[in-house]
Amino acid sequence: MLETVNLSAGYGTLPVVRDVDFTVSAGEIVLVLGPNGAGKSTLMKTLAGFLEPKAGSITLGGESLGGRNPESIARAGLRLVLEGHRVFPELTIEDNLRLGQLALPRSRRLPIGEVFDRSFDVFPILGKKRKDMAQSLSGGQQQMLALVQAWTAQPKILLCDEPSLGLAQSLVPEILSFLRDRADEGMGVVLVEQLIEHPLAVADRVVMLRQGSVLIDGPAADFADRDYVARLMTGEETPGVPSGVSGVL
Ligand SMILES: Nc1ncnc2c1ncn2[C@@H]1O[C@H](COP(=O)(O)OP(=O)(O)OP(=O)(O)O)[C@@H](O)[C@H]1O
Repeated sequence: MLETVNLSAGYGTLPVVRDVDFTVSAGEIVLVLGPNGAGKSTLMKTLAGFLEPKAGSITLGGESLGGRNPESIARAGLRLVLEGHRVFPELTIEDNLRLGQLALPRSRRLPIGEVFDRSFDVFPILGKKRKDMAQSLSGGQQQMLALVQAWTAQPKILLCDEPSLGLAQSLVPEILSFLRDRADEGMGVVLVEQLIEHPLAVADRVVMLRQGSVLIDGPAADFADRDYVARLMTGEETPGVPSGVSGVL
């Protein structure tokens, strides 16, 4: 559904993402891993239109997204939820959810009662605090609000850049199982994470970036050996080369 071919992007003249072929299908969670500075966030920002591609194509359901602005890309069905939970702190939880709908064309908006029902059903704590300012929520609860605000805009693809960053560990499984449920309903989900353990358990596929390029792209089940994953991340291991074999033959 979402596809990039030979995508390159970066800041100024410096390419940070290089020749990336990346796909996400409906109903799939793709976990994007990679060491610090590998280009994960740059890839997400490029997909969502906050950075213009330098080369290559991005399509969603065959429709070209490359070079379009973030609003236009969001309307086409791709939403990015950035780490650091982008909610409006001085608005109530209900008003934050209302605003999420106002960004949509009238024909695509859900009745606000339905938005509340869906949101408070998945994260009941938001329902208990529905009349409170978003700033009264904990970081994890604000992340929940940002996620349901994006979800109730009914995107085809949801990009989540480190949704568990800085959250209480107890909230991480709840947020990841929310994403798994959305994928099971047919949404495509891209998850960028530093933590491996919990995200690997919900992911279908893993794409690992190193120095802006795809190092490995495979089923999540292939990444069950956490030590292997850690060695791939640090560059101690190269995919397809048994450990202990190195150098030019
Ligand atoms: N706004 C910017 N201007 C210039 N260079 C940037 C900018 N943002 C990131 N970079 C550089 O681009 C490279 C990739 O950064 P990016 O944030 O995409 O990596 P990442 O894989 O998401 O890393 P992390 O896991 O640390 O978030 C890094 O070398 C970084 O310094």
